[in-house]
Amino acid sequence: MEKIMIIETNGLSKKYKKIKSKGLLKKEYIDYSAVNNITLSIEKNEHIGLVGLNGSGKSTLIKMILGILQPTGGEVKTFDRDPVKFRQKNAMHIGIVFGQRSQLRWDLPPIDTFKLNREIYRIPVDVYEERLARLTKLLDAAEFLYQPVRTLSLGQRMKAEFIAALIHDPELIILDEPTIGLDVVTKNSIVSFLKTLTDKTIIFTSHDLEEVEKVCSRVIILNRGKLVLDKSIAEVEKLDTPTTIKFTTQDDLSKIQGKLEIRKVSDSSYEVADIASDEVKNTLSLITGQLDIQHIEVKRSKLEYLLEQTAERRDNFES
Ligand SMILES: Nc1ncnc2c1ncn2[C@@H]1O[C@H](COP(=O)(O)OP(=O)(O)OP(=O)(O)O)[C@@H](O)[C@H]1O
Repeated sequence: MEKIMIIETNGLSKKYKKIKSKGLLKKEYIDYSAVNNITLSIEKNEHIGLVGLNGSGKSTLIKMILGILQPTGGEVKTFDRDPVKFRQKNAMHIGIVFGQRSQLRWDLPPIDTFKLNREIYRIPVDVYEERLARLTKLLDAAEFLYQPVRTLSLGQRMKAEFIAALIHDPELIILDEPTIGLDVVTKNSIVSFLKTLTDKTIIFTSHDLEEVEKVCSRVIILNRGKLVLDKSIAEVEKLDTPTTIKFTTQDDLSKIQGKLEIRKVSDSSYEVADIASDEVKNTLSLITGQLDIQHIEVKRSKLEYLLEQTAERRDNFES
């Protein structure tokens, strides 16, 4: 089957002018590469996790894909078109949910925003009704669609944001931290919902890496504007990354000192890092067998490890 490209970038870059210092007479500027020479392709139906530390360039990249920002170098095509020139045309096929921003009308119930979107996107009434019913069911949202948005809980509002963003059945869905601040049950229901969208292309940014592993088929890591890792989640899962064990105890550590490399994190809280996968079991039994443990945590998110590793490689940085 022929591959359909939804997004293609080639050497895509965005430089901002940043104020370096304010001299007596004039400001001094330096060029700062928020996105630096990124080449990638995203195919139809891929679920991409776009990951990176704060300020690594995720939002800048998304804004160029949406045509909100003009690149300063390289090129980007969204639906095989220049996204700046064809911003309005592309918008008909894109749905966006920002965790930190709302597209719902604050004083009105969500249903009124959905109806407004029905008009904007010229959705036939029967098609609209069918989609609304399906999304409402999938997101378990029936009980609050007629309540003013300002009275909704955060979780209810986010579910309504999803319906508003998807009512025109977009091909490309951009999700920028859509689960920020949500409780674990609401998060899980949104994650399950996203997993049902197998016929959609998704770009999902989140600092919750376990969530990214659950929702996405591929992960892209940015660091200081550069693309430092692009792998399928299946490949990430296969990597043999080390584990960290964190524990809390009031005991004296002398019984296990010398056998393990233990780092004190704070009062009575310790960690053993970089444990190879075939050593995890032994290390755990040594700690739990010799000490009276109050709390123990095995940290093995492979993505978290990769993110830390790529962030430490500062040689990628160019201003
Ligand atoms: N309009 C602007 N002018 C100058 N610098 C900017 C502008 N917008 C963003 N930047 C800088 O570009 C860099 C990348 O910012 P961006 O918002 O793309 O990061 P991000 O990965 O989305 O971060 P976060 O996870 O914190 O949302 C940051 O250093 C930021 O200060």
